Amino acid sequence: MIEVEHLSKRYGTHLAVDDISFKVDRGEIVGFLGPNGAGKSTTLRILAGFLGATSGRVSVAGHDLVDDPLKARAALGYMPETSPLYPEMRVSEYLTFRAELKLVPRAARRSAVERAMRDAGVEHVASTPIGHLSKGYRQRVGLADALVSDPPLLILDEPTAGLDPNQIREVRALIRRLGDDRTVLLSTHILSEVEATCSRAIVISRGRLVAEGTIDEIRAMRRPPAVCLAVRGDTERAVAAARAVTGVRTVLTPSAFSDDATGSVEVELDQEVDAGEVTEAVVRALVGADIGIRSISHRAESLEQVFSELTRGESTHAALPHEPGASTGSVPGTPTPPRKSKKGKR
Ligand SMILES: Nc1ncnc2c1ncn2[C@@H]1O[C@H](COP(=O)(O)OP(=O)(O)OP(=O)(O)O)[C@@H](O)[C@H]1O
Repeated sequence: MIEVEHLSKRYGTHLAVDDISFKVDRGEIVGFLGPNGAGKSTTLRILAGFLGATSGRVSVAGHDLVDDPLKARAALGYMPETSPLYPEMRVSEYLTFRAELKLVPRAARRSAVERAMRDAGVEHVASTPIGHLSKGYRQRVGLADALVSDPPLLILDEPTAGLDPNQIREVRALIRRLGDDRTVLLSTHILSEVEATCSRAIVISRGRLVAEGTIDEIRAMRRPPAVCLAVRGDTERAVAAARAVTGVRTVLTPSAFSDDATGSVEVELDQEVDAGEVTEAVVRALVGADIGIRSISHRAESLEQVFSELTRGESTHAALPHEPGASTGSVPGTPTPPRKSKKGKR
C-alpha cells in the first residue's frame, strides 16, 4: 500500500530524514515510532503529498507520488498533528466543505459526510461549531476529515497527542475499528500506543530507520540477559572469577567499588544459555574467589528499555539491522544493540 525507497529530506543544512526505506502492506496498522524530532511528521507529510522530498521515491496504492500525485493522494486520508479546523464552522458544514475540496461528487457528498461522522463518532455534534468542541472531539473531526473521501489508507500524525486518558482509549479503539477494513500508518512517540493499536512498528531515530518488526520482534532486540550482584571484595578478582564461568559473555562494573570494597557487578550471559545454571556457577565462582555476595537480581528488560536503546544516539546505529555489517541476534535480521559504555572490564 505504501512503498518508500531511500527517502531523504533536508531542511537547509539539516538532514531531517536520512535515506529511509520501508513498506506498509494492505490491511496493516503500522506504528511509526520515534522520539521528538526524529523525523516522523516530516516523513508523513511527504507521504501525504504535502511536502516534497529531497531525494527518494514514494508510491501510494501503486501510484508514484511525483509522477501520479492526484491518484496517490486520492488513495489516502491524512490527519496532521494539529488539524487546521475552522472554529466558526459547524462540524457537518466543515466536512461538507472538505468533501468538496477532495472532489467527492456532489450527489455522494451528504452520505460521505454522514458516514465519516459516524465512523469517527461525531454524528451527535454535527451541528456544533468546531470551536465549541473539546480537544478530543476536534481530533475526531480531524479523523472524520481524513475519512470523508473513504480512502483505503489513513495516515495519522500523533492521533492521540494532547488527549486525556479516556479520550486516548476511545481514539485508539476507533483506530483499531477503522483498521478492520483500511490500512493505517500512525506516528507516535509513545511505545504503549503501538502496543495498544498496531500490528507492526517502524522505529525512526534522528531521521534514520533503526528497526522494524512486530512488537515481539522489537522486544527480542534486547540486550543479553544479565545478573546484577552487589558484592564485597576485590574488584579485579570478582570480575576475573565471574568472567571465567562458561556462559558468561561480559562482566561490567557499573560503579566504582567503595572504600569498604562493596560495589556491584553486572554479569551479562550468552543469549541461549540456561540463566539459572550460569547464575549458580557465577555465585560459586565468586564465593570461591572470596567475594561476599550481598544481593542478587536479574536485570529487567522492558520494551521501554529496548526502545530507549534503539533510539539512544548515533552509536546505536552501528549495530542495527539496516546497517551494512550489522550483527544478528536471536531473531533473524535483528540486531544486538551495543550497550552503554560503562566503567568495567570486558
Ligand atoms: N520546516 C522546517 N524547517 C526546518 N527544520 C524543520 C522543519 N520541520 C521540522 N524540522 C526539523 O526536522 C527534524 C524532524 O522534525 P519532525 O517534526 O519531522 O520530527 P517528529 O519526529 O515529528 O517530532 P515531534 O514528535 O516532536 O513532532 C527536527 O529536528 C525539526 O526541528
